[in-house]
Amino acid sequence: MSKQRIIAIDGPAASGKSTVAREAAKRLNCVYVDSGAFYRGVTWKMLREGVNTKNPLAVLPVLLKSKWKFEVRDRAVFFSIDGVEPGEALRDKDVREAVSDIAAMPAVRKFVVSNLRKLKKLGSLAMEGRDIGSVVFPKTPYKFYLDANPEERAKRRHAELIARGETEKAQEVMESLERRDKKDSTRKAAPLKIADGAYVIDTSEYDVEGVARVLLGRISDLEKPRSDKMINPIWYRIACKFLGMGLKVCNNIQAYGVQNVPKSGGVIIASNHASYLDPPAVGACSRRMRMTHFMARDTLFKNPLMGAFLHRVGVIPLDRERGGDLKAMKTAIQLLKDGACVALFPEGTRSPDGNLQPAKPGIGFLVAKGAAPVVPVYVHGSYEAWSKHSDGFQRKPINVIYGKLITQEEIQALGRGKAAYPLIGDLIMQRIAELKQKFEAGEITE
Ligand SMILES: Nc1ncnc2c1ncn2[C@@H]1O[C@H](COP(=O)(O)OP(=O)(O)O)[C@@H](O)[C@H]1O
Ligand SMILES: Nc1ccn([C@@H]2O[C@H](COP(=O)(O)OP(=O)(O)O)[C@@H](O)[C@H]2O)c(=O)n1
Repeated sequence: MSKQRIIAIDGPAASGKSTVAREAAKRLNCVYVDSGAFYRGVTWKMLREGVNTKNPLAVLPVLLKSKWKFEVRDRAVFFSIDGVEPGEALRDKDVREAVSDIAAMPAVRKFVVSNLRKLKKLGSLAMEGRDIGSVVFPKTPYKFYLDANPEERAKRRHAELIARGETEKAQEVMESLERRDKKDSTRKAAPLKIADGAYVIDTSEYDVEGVARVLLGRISDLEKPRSDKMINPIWYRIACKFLGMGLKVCNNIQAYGVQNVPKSGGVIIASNHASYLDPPAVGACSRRMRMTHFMARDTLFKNPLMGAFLHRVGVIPLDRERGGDLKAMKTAIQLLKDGACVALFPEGTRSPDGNLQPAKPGIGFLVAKGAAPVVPVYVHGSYEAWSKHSDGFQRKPINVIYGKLITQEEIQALGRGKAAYPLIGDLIMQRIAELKQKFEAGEITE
């Protein structure tokens, strides 16, 4: 039997979720689950019973009394409520207009999420909705977030409604989608968001086949042997132990907030850089949570012994002469997509005076394309211990402070494409500066 896959596809209305989820189900032999249909089902039932769909106290008793039966036909889940299958009525206008209010009710969500999770017993699933990757199956590695610009989505939904014989105007459809998107992404309970680790696909750029190809390609990439294997764990452990002990004895190194580094999934650790001691300091402290790939200038690999060591501990060689080294960037992006942890120094090179420098433009590109959250880190004291201009190593204390995760959602809120890259770099440096300020004010104690 092939392994069980739970493919989670989220996104706003008419972004193409059901189309691609059906396609994935067909090609990968999964059961297709339209979770929106469950919320529509609850709404349909309430409208049938004449229940006020804005009043949770009226909805809950009717929902709890209703009997739901599930069955799989043509590789998709269907349900009946109290013996009636709602079918196409789920797409009716009254249901469409009321569903976001119903879906915002925590008790309804609890009911639906619990039923969705039970479907795991059916085997592999391609499930689409708003919170599949963030709430229903947060542990699945196969998370996708589909999006498309609002005009394109409204155009698609309008064409669909016209084909069903409805008479809504394009403008009305657009407004209805906007209303629903707003409710779905601002509600308190499980709002629509990009789940951490989700792979974002802008479907306005592709036809259906194109989206399916990207999605299936991503699944197949995830199933390739992990590039994490670039790290030899024994070498890594020995190097961290050795360097960590050295830093403890000589610099009394202390770490704060290391638990902010998630134990799994693609993540970037972004630290300030003032000394050669920063990579070993960050590597040794982060080791408690996970192994980390650093990026280092390729000239360090020239010495064969050093080169062999750096390769074994998973360091990515970076050609600093060539502005943005695309090969190194691609390696780092692939590692992030494979769920690895990549550490980098947004300032590019060591600070000449110990002060924070602006981020290099490449960092924004890497963060945007790697689609991973970022842990900001402030290393304090490494400049005093071994700066660019000092004669050598000093036994000064070093502290490594890990800040709260900058989520993909915050990053996406800065916009898309090239214009967002410098903003991403600025945001990261701002978070590092806040950590510096808090640490220096004595506000960070554990
Ligand atoms: N990539 C695409 N290009 C063009 N039309 C698409 C694409 N993906 C989906 N559609 C069409 O857009 C409409 C909405 O797609 P659907 O999969 O139902 O969206 P969702 O499930 O996100 O609401 C459907 O009529 C579908 O055929
Ligand atoms: N996992 C989900 C799926 C849908 N929903 C809600 O159900 C509504 C209908 O979902 P749907 O997937 O059928 O809608 P479309 O994207 O097909 O227009 C959404 O607007 C959400 O309010 C949700 O809250 N969580």
